[in-house]
Amino acid sequence: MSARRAPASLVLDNLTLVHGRRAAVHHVSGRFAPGSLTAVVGPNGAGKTTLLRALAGLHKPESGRIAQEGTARIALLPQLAALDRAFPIGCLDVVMQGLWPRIGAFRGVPAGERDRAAQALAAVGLSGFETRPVGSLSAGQTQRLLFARLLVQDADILLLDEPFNAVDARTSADLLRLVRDWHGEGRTVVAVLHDLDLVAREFPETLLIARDAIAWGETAQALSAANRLRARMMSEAWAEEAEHCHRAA
Ligand SMILES: Nc1ncnc2c1ncn2[C@@H]1O[C@H](COP(=O)(O)OP(=O)(O)OP(=O)(O)O)[C@@H](O)[C@H]1O
Repeated sequence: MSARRAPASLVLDNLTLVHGRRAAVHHVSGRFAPGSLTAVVGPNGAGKTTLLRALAGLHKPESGRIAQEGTARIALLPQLAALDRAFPIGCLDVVMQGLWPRIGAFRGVPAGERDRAAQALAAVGLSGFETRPVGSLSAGQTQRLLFARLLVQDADILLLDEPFNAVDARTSADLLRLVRDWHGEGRTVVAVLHDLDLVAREFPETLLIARDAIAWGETAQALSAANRLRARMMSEAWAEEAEHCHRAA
């Protein structure tokens, strides 16, 4: 894939995201800098997936805004469970879905693009899987497949929702190598993660969120014991049924 990168950053300006009347993300401001590699961490229900979907343009802000500096292609790796594995579709066709934003969903796929999709499958260790139905793949193979779909999107900003969830150590290591490559190529990468050791080892920047942003910056500082305690307390302070902008007393 190409090495040139457009400067691609995302700026959050007092961003609030809701489901119904409940705030999932609450008045968050900050910036994912061009070429940055950021982990988004926080307790269950902290708003991480909702934030990623909003960054991908799939969830409209209730208030505040998300601004892009420059024009950038954005691609989202959804959680593994989001893929309909019961749908009868082959692996190469799943990878070619990544071409849809550029060539359209109902057009014939040019031979060169088909080759690129096959190369992406090979790059994630799935050579020979072209016609295999997705329902026949293991969790780790399915995650590799979703990474292949990301590869063909050739995006400037990559949003990864729990990319190493439910995969074994070897698959994690292979996929992590791809993430490092993307970072090395100057792409902007944002990943929702639960493994704090992995975050500390591999991600220079961290956004710690518990509906509110608790900390956003250099990972060791963002994940200090005090900040992690604040995140836990903040998440416990929000009643699940609390309305937009109201915390439990
Ligand atoms: N489609 C939805 N409808 C209603 N509420 C939702 C919906 N999706 C998420 N929520 C609620 O919004 C809040 C944030 O959810 P979100 O999935 O963004 O959290 P998360 O940090 O990704 O959680 P986890 O770590 O458990 O995956 C939670 O209280 C959740 O119950």
